[in-house]
Amino acid sequence: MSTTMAITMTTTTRTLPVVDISPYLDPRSTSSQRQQTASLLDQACREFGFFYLIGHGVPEEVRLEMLQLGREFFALPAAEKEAISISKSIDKVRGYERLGENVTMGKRDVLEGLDIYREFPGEHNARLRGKQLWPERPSHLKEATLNYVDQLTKVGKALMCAMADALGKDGSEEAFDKLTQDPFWGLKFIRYPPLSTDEIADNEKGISCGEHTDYGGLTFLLADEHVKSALQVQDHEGGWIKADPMPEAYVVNIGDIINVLTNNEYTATVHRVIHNGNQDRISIPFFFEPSLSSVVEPLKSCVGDHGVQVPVSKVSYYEHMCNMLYGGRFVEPGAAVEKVIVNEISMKG
Ligand SMILES: O=C(O)CCC(=O)C(=O)O
Ligand SMILES: [Fe+2]
Repeated sequence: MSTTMAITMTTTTRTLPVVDISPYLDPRSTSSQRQQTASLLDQACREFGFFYLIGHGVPEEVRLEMLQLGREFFALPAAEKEAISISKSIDKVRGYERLGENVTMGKRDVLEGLDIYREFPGEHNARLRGKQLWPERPSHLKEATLNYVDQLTKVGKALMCAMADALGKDGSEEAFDKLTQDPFWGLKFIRYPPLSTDEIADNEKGISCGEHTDYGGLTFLLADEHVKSALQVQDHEGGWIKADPMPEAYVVNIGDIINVLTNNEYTATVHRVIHNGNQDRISIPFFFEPSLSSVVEPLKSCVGDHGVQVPVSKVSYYEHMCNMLYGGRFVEPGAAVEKVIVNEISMKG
């Protein structure tokens, strides 16, 4: 292993901060309780761009059921999963992706997935506006997922509101409020086999999901609690912090659009997955996204002299998503991975 590799593999013993969102969900809370949440959130967003979220109100049995549904879906025969392959969806982003088909930073990820996005009735042809492909089994996956999304959408709105208070700058309330008016969303069921798996060629192993930032608003990650040391989050010094699951908490992170809006005061932090355990890991990120029509530029009150500023002056969320999803994200098994998609905001995958 080269020295550079050795450095990038180092994980630190730091842990992510914990934020309690309940004061923003409970109408009986006091303003000082909300202020306390906002202040912790501000620190978490500046220092890490990642934190554990508690007090979200999503029952543990609902979360466990989602993980179980994921497990059941991935255990189905290959042909049944491939019946809803992404390549069969109208807009080519919804449905099942085989192990190794998802590409990050020019390399196949060692995962299989089921990608779900908000649907727009009547508008089927445009990119990201196609019809969702749902599996026939487990039979209640669709209903459970849509209920789960409803619950997390409320939490997403509350967290955006808390974030506006946390930032506390001129125009932040209006800007965050606008982002959540007609939110888009995505949800992905993921199965990561251990990296030692013989399901994929040796030259495609090494990392389960490559370094990247998320593209939109806020990601709420639910993951198998018994699997440790898989998700890693980059700190300001380039070290890696383990983001192991914490009981009853979501691991939440900031996406590119909030990064742009706050001119990098709140960071879209780079993360990756290296799953060396000895059993499968199921994870379910929920992406609470801006409206597809959002065009975002840095708040004037955030433009100043505070270090690294974002490399773009204005970004259309829809175009950013299309750039990230349609330029070689999915590559059929056996085909050469030809392109490295570069994220124009984070310069990652
Ligand atoms: O599975 C995980 O822990 C993280 C997944 C992730 O980062 C993503 O899908 O964007
Ligand atoms: Fe991610």
